[in-house]
Amino acid sequence: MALNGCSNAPQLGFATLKLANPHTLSVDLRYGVGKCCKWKCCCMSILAPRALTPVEDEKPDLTETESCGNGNRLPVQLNELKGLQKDINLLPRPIMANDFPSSKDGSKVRVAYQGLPGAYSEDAAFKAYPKCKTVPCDEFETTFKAVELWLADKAVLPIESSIAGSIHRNYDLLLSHRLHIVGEVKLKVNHCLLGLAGVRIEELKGIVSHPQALAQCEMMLGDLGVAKISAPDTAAAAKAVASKRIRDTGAIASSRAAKIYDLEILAEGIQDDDNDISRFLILAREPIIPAIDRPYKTSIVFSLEEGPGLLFKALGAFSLRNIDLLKIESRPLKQRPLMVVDDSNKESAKYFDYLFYIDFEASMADVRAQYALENLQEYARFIRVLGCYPIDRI
Ligand SMILES: O=C(O)C(=O)C[C@]1(C(=O)O)C=C[C@@H](O)C=C1
Repeated sequence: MALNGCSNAPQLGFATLKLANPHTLSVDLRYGVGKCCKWKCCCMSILAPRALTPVEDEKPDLTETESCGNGNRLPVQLNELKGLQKDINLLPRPIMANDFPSSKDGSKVRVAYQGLPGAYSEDAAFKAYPKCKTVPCDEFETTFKAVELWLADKAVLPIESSIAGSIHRNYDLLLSHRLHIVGEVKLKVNHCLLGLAGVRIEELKGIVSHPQALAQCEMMLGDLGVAKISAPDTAAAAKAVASKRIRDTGAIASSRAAKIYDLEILAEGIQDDDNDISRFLILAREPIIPAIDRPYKTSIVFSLEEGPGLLFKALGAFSLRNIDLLKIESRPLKQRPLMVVDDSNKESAKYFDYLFYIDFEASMADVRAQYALENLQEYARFIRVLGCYPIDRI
């Protein structure tokens, strides 16, 4: 990517393409966000995400790549220690040219997701990259780290459900890490009630699943009057029922999880709404170069200066250019609560500044989007473009 014009760009990790002529770039080092003086002159600018909190430099971890790639880095053998004959076949094999992710069919792409095999996030990974190698992770944050440390090439992150709403934790993680959104996947969720073979629904006293899945099946859970038990993901719930052989507990998970963990499907399509769609984001170390060949979406996050009607004016930047806003989400800007002391000298956070996350329907290659961000900049304390990517129409 050609860095041109904005002199502060390299150390801030800006990805700025083809600036028409030299511009000044004002930079907020705390947030790693720059403001170019002339957005409208830029053919295209993408502000690369930088963390609010410092993150370590991206460096390929060759030891890890090597051990992952080979899969045969074995512990030191006893006979080696004793100086006996070595098995030369156990030495690491060199990394081969075709070990690297292939852009042709995606068969070598490693996609990190939170959960165990059979989780919906893994379904989303397969929808985006049908031949990928999925990499299960214990937590959402681990999926970010797996990509940052080159243990995976992409991460798949659930961000919202059409029934249960946004997953706030993941909005926060988008900001505290530096990955770029390079795609989205909308997945139709079809929850199943799973149990051990031969168990009847009436025997169930509890149902275990991911909190989002429990929230999506509230009506059925209310009808059954069972206890809700939360699990880290739907596949972990299925695994717990299967491995602990618990007869009076069912799991809410997918039919794929039923197959993987050898459970019986006691009921299918148990979500409150037939049209239960979960939206996932695909994250990568590098942004994709936006185009206008198909419908694109841009995700940004910003905070506003203080003053009346500023949110109204900020949103006006998009409506003035006929840009459709697809989603708005606000999160407290945790570093800046206004502390107020009460009569007993107790300090408490009274007012908060907010971060606004907005998805709008336009590509950053579209001048309307560039003008809108230039306009928004007048009211914003900081802006970060989280990614610009093709819209998944399902
Ligand atoms: O638990 C899983 O299987 C997940 O992939 C997570 C998740 C979520 O966090 O929203 C994804 C989709 C379903 O709606 C329920 C749970």
